[in-house]
Amino acid sequence: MSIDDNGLTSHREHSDQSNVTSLHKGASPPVDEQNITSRESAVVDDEIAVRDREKLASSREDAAHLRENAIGLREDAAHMRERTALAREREARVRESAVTLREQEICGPGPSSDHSIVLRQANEHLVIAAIESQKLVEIVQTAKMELDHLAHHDVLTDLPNRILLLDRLTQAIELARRQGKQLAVMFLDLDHFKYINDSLGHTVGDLLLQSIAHLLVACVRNSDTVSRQGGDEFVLLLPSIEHVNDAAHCAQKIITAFTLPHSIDQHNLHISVSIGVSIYPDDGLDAETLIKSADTAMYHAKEGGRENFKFFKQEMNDRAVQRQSVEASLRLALERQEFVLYYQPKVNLRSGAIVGCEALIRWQHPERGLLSPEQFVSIAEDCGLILPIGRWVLREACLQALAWRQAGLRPIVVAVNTSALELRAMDFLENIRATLVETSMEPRYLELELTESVLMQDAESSNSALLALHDLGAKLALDDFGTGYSSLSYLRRFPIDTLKIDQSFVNHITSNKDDATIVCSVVSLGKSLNKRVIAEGVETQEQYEFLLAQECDEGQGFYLSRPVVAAALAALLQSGVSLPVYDGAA
Ligand SMILES: Nc1nc2c(ncn2[C@@H]2O[C@@H]3COP(=O)(O)O[C@H]4[C@@H](O)[C@H](n5cnc6c(=O)[nH]c(N)nc65)O[C@@H]4COP(=O)(O)O[C@H]3[C@H]2O)c(=O)[nH]1
Repeated sequence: MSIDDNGLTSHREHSDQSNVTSLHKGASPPVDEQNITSRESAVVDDEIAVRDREKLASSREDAAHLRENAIGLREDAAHMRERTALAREREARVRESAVTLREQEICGPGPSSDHSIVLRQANEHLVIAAIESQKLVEIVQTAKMELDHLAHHDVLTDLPNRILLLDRLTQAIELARRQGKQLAVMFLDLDHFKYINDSLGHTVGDLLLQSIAHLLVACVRNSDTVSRQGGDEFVLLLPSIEHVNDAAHCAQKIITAFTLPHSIDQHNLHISVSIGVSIYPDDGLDAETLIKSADTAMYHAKEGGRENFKFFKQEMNDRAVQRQSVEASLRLALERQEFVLYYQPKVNLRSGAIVGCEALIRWQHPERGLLSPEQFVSIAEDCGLILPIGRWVLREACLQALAWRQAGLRPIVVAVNTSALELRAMDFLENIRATLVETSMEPRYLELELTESVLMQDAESSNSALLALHDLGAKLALDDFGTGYSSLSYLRRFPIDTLKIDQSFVNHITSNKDDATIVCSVVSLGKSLNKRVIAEGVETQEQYEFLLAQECDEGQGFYLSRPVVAAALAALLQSGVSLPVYDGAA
């Protein structure tokens, strides 16, 4: 069986039959032989016939199989044609929908198309995203500008800050250098601003700073720069001045403008300013140096009584260098035991008896001789050395009081000066307690002298420390009374025993009516508040008599006795003299 080109089955039946036919058509054999042969041949023929029939039967079976296979194949072919047709149909449909989609893409979406909805939504998202990103860019740009502004301006006053000032000053210096001109830098520091912050609170302090910022801007030209350095410090740049007098004129204008009160939160606040001025190129060739020079000059303006201005001078720097060398040797002075205490008697004006003394430090400098506290105390305060020095003073004074007592002298009150840093020190109270115990000193014989500014520097914590001291039995004197910011409120607030009238009032009580009135008022205030009043700086008999007439309790001053060494005070106590007399002066 074979499969024709059309794939259909053909039968070999005919060719097998033709093979059988050709055997019957061979040459004929003899008769006997023919009989035998014809029997044999009949047997052979029978065998052949049997085999042919078998072949035929097998061929018919094959043919039947072939027909079955052919039918199966035809069925397979039909299925294949069916599947192909289906596939072609699907392909056509896909092509059709693709064409429709393309057409819809071109002609616009039809309302029912999912794809077009998705496409439209995607487009909408794209548009929204584009708008959002534009908005974001704008927000980022605004934030960048704000950040830039913040980086260059003071948050409270919105004035240029130090960074912007340095930038402008550097540019101004470059311009002045090229044009051969001068420029001025002014360093401004508000006088006693801290008192306002401490007494009226930081909100009022902030409002005052804002008001001052406006005032300063109004005082200068648009081309000038007013910057805030932080705290109560402002720096002004006058980028082009014809003459240093222009800077002096501007500084004076500012000081005058400050005499008007600032109306803040129902308060009329008066505040003054100290100004230091430096000039390019004389006082510095770069921004940092010019600001530093103006700052140094400002310190000198403060030292010169505040509310004024000073131009920078080279000697000011020399003094700064000297200050540094004092600081370096101060550190060694304690170990080398170079400090010494002098004692100035406090005298009962009526009896002339020494009732107490004030311990006053001196520095026996190996090269410079005996130095007064004014030459080193403020430096010691600035660098923190006042803490160990103050501890030494307290212990030395208490030990001296013990020595006097052990020498059989009657006990007197010993006063020591206390600076702000000492009062704020964590171990302040503990140190006093320990020293009193160590030196067997009764607390009532110890008096601490504090100025108003010391009290104000941290009024709350100061008060609790002072109350504890008061409970202990120690005394408290308010030094330089009348020179501070607002003395009267302290009298209620702090446990003060003694008022010390500042020597600046005592100096002129016999020649200046106002000073005399102030002294009289303080004496009577002390009496009505049941506080001891002591006048310091009593230098003349007239002053002494005036104070006596006013019934001032005590006096201290050169007329009564200069500060003297311990042995000299012991001698005074021993002799029981009534002052005024003095001996062994320092
Ligand atoms: N012109 C004149 N002056 C008189 C007269 N009577 C006394 N004085 C001076 O006036 C100052 C009084 O001391 P203070 O007001 O506490 O002023 C003191 C005090 O504030 C400070 N100080 C002195 N010793 C110490 C100390 O141990 N610790 C601290 N923290 N400060 C001290 O140094 C300041 C100056 O002390 P000193 O130079 O000893 O100057 C003393 C004294 O010598 C007088 O009749 N006329």
